[in-house]
Amino acid sequence: MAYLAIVRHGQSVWNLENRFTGEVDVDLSPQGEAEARQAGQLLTPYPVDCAFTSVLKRAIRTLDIIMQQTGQTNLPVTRSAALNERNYGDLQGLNKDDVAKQYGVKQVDEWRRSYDVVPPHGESLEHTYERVVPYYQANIEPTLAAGQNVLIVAHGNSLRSLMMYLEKISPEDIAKTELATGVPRLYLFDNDMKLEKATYLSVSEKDKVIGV
Ligand SMILES: O=C(O)[C@H](O)COP(=O)(O)O
Repeated sequence: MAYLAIVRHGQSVWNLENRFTGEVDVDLSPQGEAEARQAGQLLTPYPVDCAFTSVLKRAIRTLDIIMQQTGQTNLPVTRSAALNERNYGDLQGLNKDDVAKQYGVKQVDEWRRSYDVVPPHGESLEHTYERVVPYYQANIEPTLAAGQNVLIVAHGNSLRSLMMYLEKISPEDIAKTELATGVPRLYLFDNDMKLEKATYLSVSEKDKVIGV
């Protein structure tokens, strides 16, 4: 039995400015730092044996803040570009509302949320899945299968693709699945790596340790 916690980085400065970010290495906003501290509080009842993150500073800093908050400052951490945010291609840096005005809300929604529509010169969610899930299967699943508890801090779309795999979410349903910044989602696996439970940790549940 083991658990996996996944956390999308706290709000970044470009989340705040409503700009497509993707692979651009922007930092956390002050609110993002506060969200990371809160994630750390929520995760304190769930100590882990190791952590994984992307090579982008908004995820690395979120993980650092979580580790300070939980007191697990010596945790072994593995950084991999496989966990990076999807490449948003030509959309990176542009304001999401401006792009919607230019190309239409439907087109922008397809670029952002569909499984297989590819943003210009970027990665679809399917492309993102094709790098995130093999990395997870090779490096994280065996760790969980060995009974170690794991934390992953990554990005909206790299984690949505992982959620598809873990929760068997269909390409249709993933289009309706959002992951908020800084809100941990906890997965509990049995000894055969069968998923027993998936739950968000929220402030109202902060004092309630979820049967692990
Ligand atoms: O890269 C980005 O712009 C964000 O991290 C995720 O954006 P999205 O919600 O538009 O996919």
